[in-house]
Amino acid sequence: MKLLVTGGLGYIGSVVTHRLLDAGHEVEILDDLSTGHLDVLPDGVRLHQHDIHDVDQVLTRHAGFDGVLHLAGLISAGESVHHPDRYWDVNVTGSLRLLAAMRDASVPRLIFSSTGSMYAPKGMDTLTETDPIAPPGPYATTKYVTDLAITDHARAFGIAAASLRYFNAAGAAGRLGERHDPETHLIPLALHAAATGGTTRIFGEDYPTPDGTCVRDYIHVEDLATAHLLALQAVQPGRHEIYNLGNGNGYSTKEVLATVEQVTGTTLTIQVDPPRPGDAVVVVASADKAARELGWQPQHPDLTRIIGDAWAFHQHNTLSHPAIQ
Ligand SMILES: NC(=O)c1ccc[n+]([C@@H]2O[C@H](COP(=O)([O-])OP(=O)(O)OC[C@H]3O[C@@H](n4cnc5c(N)ncnc54)[C@H](O)[C@@H]3O)[C@@H](O)[C@H]2O)c1
Ligand SMILES: O=c1ccn([C@@H]2O[C@H](COP(=O)(O)OP(=O)(O)O[C@H]3O[C@H](CO)[C@@H](O)[C@H](O)[C@H]3O)[C@@H](O)[C@H]2O)c(=O)[nH]1
Repeated sequence: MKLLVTGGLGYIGSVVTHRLLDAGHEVEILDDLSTGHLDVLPDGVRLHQHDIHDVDQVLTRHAGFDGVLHLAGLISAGESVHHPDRYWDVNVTGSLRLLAAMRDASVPRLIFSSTGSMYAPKGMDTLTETDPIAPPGPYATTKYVTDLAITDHARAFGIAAASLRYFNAAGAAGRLGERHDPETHLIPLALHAAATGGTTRIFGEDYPTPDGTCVRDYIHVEDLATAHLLALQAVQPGRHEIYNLGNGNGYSTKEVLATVEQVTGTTLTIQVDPPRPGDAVVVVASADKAARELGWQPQHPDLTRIIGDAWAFHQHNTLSHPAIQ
């Protein structure tokens, strides 16, 4: 297929792009480089350096795209609380522009990067796609609203669509890994602190969880990439399916930091800060639907492996920054 990956120069998009190329697809990338990195652009892949709002300039009728993998967007739950306008503009308005462009150019397939952080709290139980939605902040709201828009557009315009509700993406794929600036995610921040002797912060330790810190389901970025390939094959015209993507294992922030210490052979300096606004307490997936309907089975569920791959990436990236071939 000829595919457009929006956000293809970002963390997850770069891994997805490489897997699509490996599977024999033709890929072009739309990315405004706001948080992405040019050095992950594979040889021979065409880059359209555009804002997502201008996606219609790329998805023209004569361009002949068979599908779009839509990963471009703003991603920080904490930042979204202070700048909801930006999140609605990029994540919602940008996605609506994409849907209109797909309709106008008759592009038949869409795979969207949604989030597992939109569900109502369910204690320590795993979350299924039919559980009640209660976004904890603007970021998750923008993903939910976009999911609703996709359902309506898929039905009306015959688009074959899937929303992949990632839980916490983590790990690295060789030389492709997480390089956000500023970084807000727990694992890369802790690895950076391990490497530099800096301080790692825990946002809140009085949550109603076994050790008082938040619990998340960390899923290897390689396993997320596999799900995109499977979803592309499975989508049906006029239908929009939603899939949770996680391992079904919840790890607390303190457990993650202990694993970082084990993997890096360091003792972290840890400081406890107040809870971060917009944070959910426990977010753990049931990915039974993805297993049943897509045949998706995570290959790297072990947290030590996930953090080990991120550590290998971090070390390489620090040593030879930014020499990604
Ligand atoms: N990282 C996670 O744990 C996680 C979990 C659930 C969902 N997601 C979603 O997955 C997607 C990718 O996340 P990521 O961690 O790779 O983030 P990222 O910031 O590394 O990548 C996002 C990419 O989109 C591009 N982009 C941002 N705004 C744009 C705009 N207005 N126009 C064009 N391009 C733009 C950036 O330059 C970047 O290359 C996002 O939609 C995010 O919400 C991520
Ligand atoms: O320095 C830090 C950073 C994070 N945390 C905590 O660690 C957990 C994980 O935080 P983070 O790595 O920032 O990820 P999330 O906020 O859980 O969000 C990620 O995972 C969501 C899916 O669950 C996606 O929707 C988001 O895009 C993605 O950023 C949370 O409880 C945070 O409060 C800390 O205690 N200290």
